[in-house]
Amino acid sequence: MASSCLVVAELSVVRGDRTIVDHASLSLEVGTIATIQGASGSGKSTFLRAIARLIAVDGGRISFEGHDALAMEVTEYRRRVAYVPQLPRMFEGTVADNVRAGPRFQGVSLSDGAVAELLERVGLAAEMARRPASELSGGEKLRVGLARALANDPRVLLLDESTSALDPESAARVIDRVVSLTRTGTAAICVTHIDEHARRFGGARYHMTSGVLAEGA
Ligand SMILES: Nc1ncnc2c1ncn2[C@@H]1O[C@H](COP(=O)(O)OP(=O)(O)OP(=O)(O)O)[C@@H](O)[C@H]1O
Repeated sequence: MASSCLVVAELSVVRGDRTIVDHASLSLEVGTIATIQGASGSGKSTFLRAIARLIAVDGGRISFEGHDALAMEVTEYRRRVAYVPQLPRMFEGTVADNVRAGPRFQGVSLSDGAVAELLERVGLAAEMARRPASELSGGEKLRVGLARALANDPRVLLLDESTSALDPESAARVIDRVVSLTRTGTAAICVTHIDEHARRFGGARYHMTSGVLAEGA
C-alpha cells in the first residue's frame, strides 16, 4: 500500500509585501517522483528551498514520515530530505572527500568500496574518486552532489533544475538514474522548466504560477 513520506500543506513564503509561495500543497508517496514546472520567477526554487528548510516559511505545515518536519532537528532533517542545487558547490579536496563529507560529520568513515558504489549509483566511474572536485565539469559536479546527498541515505531528494544545464544525453542519463533510485525507496521532487525532462522523470506533475501550485502538466 502506498504511504506518504512527505506532505506539504498550505506552505507560504512571504518576502516584504510579496507572497512568493502561496498556500502550496503537495503530497509525495514513498519511492515516487513529483515534478514542478513553471515560468522563471514563479517561485519553484523558493518552494523547494522552503521544503528543504533552507529558508524560513511564513505559513503552512510539512510532515515528514508522520513527524512535524518544521519541529525536527534541522541538520537531521536536511540529511533525510536532501536539497541538490543546479550546480552543487564542491568542498575542497577530492571527489571521495566530497562524497564522504556527510557521514564524516556523523563520525562515520565511508570505505573506498562504499564511495565507489555511491559514484556508480550516479553513473560515475570509481576512478573519479581520486579527482580534485574543483576540476570537474558542471555535469560531473552535479552527479557528485547527488552522490554526496545519497551518502546520507535520504528518503527524499529535492532536485532544483538539476538537469537543466546538461546536454540532452547527460540530462537523460541523470533523469534515468534518479528514476532508478526511486525504485529503492527514495522519493524525489524535481523542479525543471524543461517539459521533456518532466516527462522523462514521470510521476505526478505540478505547475507553479505566481506562487500558486496546481496539479497537472
Ligand atoms: N529573499 C527574497 N526576497 C525577495 N524576493 C525574493 C527572495 N527570494 C526570491 N525572491 C523572488 O521570488 C520570485 C521567485 O523566485 P524563485 O527563485 O523561487 O523562482 P523560480 O520559479 O525558481 O525561477 P527560476 O526558474 O528563474 O529559477 C522571484 O521574483 C525572486 O526574485
